[in-house]
Amino acid sequence: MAFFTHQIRRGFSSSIIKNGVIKNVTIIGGGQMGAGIAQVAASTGHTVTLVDTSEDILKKSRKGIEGSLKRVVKKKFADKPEAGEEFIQNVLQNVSISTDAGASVQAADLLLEAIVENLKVKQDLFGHLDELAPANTIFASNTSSLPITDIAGSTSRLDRFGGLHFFNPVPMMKLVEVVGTSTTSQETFDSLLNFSKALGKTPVSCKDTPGFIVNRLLVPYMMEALRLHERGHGSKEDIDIAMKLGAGYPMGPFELCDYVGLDTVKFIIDGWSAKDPHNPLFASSELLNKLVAEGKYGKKTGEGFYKYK
Ligand SMILES: CC(=O)CC(=O)SCCNC(=O)CCNC(=O)[C@H](O)C(C)(C)COP(=O)(O)OP(=O)(O)OC[C@H]1O[C@@H](n2cnc3c(N)ncnc32)[C@H](O)[C@@H]1OP(=O)(O)O
Ligand SMILES: NC(=O)C1=CN([C@@H]2O[C@H](COP(=O)(O)OP(=O)(O)OC[C@H]3O[C@@H](n4cnc5c(N)ncnc54)[C@H](O)[C@@H]3O)[C@@H](O)[C@H]2O)C=CC1
Repeated sequence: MAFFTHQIRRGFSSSIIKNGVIKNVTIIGGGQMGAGIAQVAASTGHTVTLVDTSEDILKKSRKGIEGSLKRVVKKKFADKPEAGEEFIQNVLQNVSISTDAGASVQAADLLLEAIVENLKVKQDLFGHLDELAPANTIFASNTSSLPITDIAGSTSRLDRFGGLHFFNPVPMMKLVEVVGTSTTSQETFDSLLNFSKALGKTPVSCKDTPGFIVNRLLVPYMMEALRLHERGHGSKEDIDIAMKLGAGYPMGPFELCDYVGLDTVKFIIDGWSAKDPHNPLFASSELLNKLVAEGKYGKKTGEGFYKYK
């Protein structure tokens, strides 16, 4: 049985979002976040099209979704393996993959972007898709750190644009930050909030401020751990152990940086530092810059602060 089809559901000539209820979701970016969101949306009965730049990347996304679903099923269907396998097949049936963003947005109630953390790249994508997507399709970004207002400015649908910020790993993390700008309509905000609930997540409402709630607190903490290490005040291993055993965090800050992706952490901190260069919380780290320059982005590339198989 084919797990995924490459076919776009062309039967729809335009999005048919009814009463603001999101059913068809197109996710642009099949990396760790996009694939995770696709998995959770498909698991909760949504129809998902996952878009990336190449078939190879999408094959990797598919493998990641299957692997994660197996972990979920192991627990959820512990004593019913056949029902677990059926669940996996049903979820996978809900996901199509495509390298054609323009075609895949035709039936979308929601277009959710999870590509690289770069304002210009996101603006180009949204500006382009704004011309192709049905007028009533809601646009949202999963950005970690960029102002939603700046991203939305590349489109003409300021009232139908918001932020939907998930956490990594998406299948495990319960929170979604729902972000409204000064122009996001109440209807759009409510649709995004209700969509988060339909995914089984707990949404919180955020203003469009840098890093929203979690990252505004978490990223300066992670960066301070790197600087503490650079000052020679602790090994990365000891700092990680200290924060896990002394503060109850599930991962230490170096492990977490590797988990998030060092490229993403650098994009976040460089972006904030450029806007507020004298804020010591946003100071850079040479060690981070060096690892990123070497292409060592953390878990996703097999090496960051630590090595992964
Ligand atoms: C940068 C941003 O913009 C915002 C962000 O996302 S910041 C990052 C936020 N995320 C965090 O802080 C993550 C912190 N880490 C954790 O919560 C945990 O370490 C973790 C959930 C990732 C893993 O948990 P763990 O106990 O360390 O490891 P592990 O035993 O492998 O996993 C625990 C359970 O989660 C499941 N799990 C972990 N990752 C999973 C995934 N991707 N898919 C499905 N299940 C997964 C495992 O199967 C396991 O299930 P059981 O308990 O049934 O065995
Ligand atoms: N990694 C994390 O912990 C979190 C990341 N985010 C945000 O989510 C976004 C994605 O992050 P990750 O999934 O970690 O990155 P990633 O590097 O794992 O994946 C990004 C994907 O986007 C694809 N892509 C890039 N440009 C594209 C384009 N124009 N069209 C289609 N696909 C394109 C890439 O090929 C790649 O597969 C970023 O904005 C990041 O800040 C948000 C929450 C947590």
